[in-house]
Amino acid sequence: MNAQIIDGKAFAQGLRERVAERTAQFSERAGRVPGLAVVLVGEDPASQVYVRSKHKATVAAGMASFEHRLPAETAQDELLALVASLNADDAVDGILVQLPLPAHIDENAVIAAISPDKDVDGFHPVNAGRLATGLDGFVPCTPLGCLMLLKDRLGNLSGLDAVVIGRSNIVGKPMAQLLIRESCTVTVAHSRTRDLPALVRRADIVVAAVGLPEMVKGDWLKPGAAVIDVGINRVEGKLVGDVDFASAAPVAGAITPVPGGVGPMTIAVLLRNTLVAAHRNAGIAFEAGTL
Ligand SMILES: Nc1nc2c(c(=O)[nH]1)N[C@@H](CN(C=O)c1ccc(C(=O)N[C@@H](CCC(=O)O)C(=O)O)cc1)CN2
Ligand SMILES: [Mg+2]
Repeated sequence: MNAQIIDGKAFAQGLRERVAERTAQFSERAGRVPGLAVVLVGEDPASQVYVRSKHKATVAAGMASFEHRLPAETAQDELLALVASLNADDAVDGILVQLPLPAHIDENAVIAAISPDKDVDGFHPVNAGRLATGLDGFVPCTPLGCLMLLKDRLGNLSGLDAVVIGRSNIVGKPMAQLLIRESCTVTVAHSRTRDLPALVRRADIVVAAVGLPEMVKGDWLKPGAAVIDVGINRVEGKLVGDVDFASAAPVAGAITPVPGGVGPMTIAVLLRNTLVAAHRNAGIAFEAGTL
């Protein structure tokens, strides 16, 4: 057996095109374009690349992009003041503060300062609570992108055994919530989990989001499992995931590559969430349809 490769890059491109079509319809009806504000503090090289990509993708989708670049030594209060002004700006539907932030800034305080109704990252505790309790809210982009890829490949996920490796607020926990919502039986594993290979071997779906290069090995997998690799690790100048692709691909039924798997979905879903925010702020019903 050799796994089908899940082409996240192609899926993300399709999603971006569908968002662009729906953005044009929204703008016609609302008399204004959706707006996304992205805040970058400092000069982290990877973050600079992601913020530039977000700007280009936002403009390409027909939305307004408001980019705010602040020096690394920016005081937390200054950042909070910028967030407050974006909360009050009617041209801004979505606000995203690029993570990680410099060490002197309390990430949780900044996330909590973003209006939950502009929190297109879905990181605000109100949106985390909405997801956990089945209410409408913003869902973090990376796990929602993973779910879209899984549903596209597997269809109905009901009853499947899923293991999520990693318990971060940004990926692991929301991923687990989304899979529960799809009626999967979900186990969240982490650094203290005993006998991880035995746990993974039972899973129909494996989502690896631990940040440890090539940790998940092929002989841990149930033959035919769907494997979603969220890891982006730079090793000797090369990008690798949290899954050892070479040993996993012959065992898995489907697998995302790194790069070109989950990564591109993050920005495509961000545009989708921004379009949803614009509808809500304009009081126009959002029909999910193919989004
Ligand atoms: N506020 C946020 N901060 C961060 C998020 C986020 O969703 N919101 N996610 C990541 C970074 N990120 C977007 O911000 C992101 C990561 C990776 C990719 C991507 O397309 N990856 C490519 C490889 C790119 C490369 O060569 O480095 C891939 O996997 O194919 C897009 C966006 C942390 N911060
Ligand atoms: Mg900090």
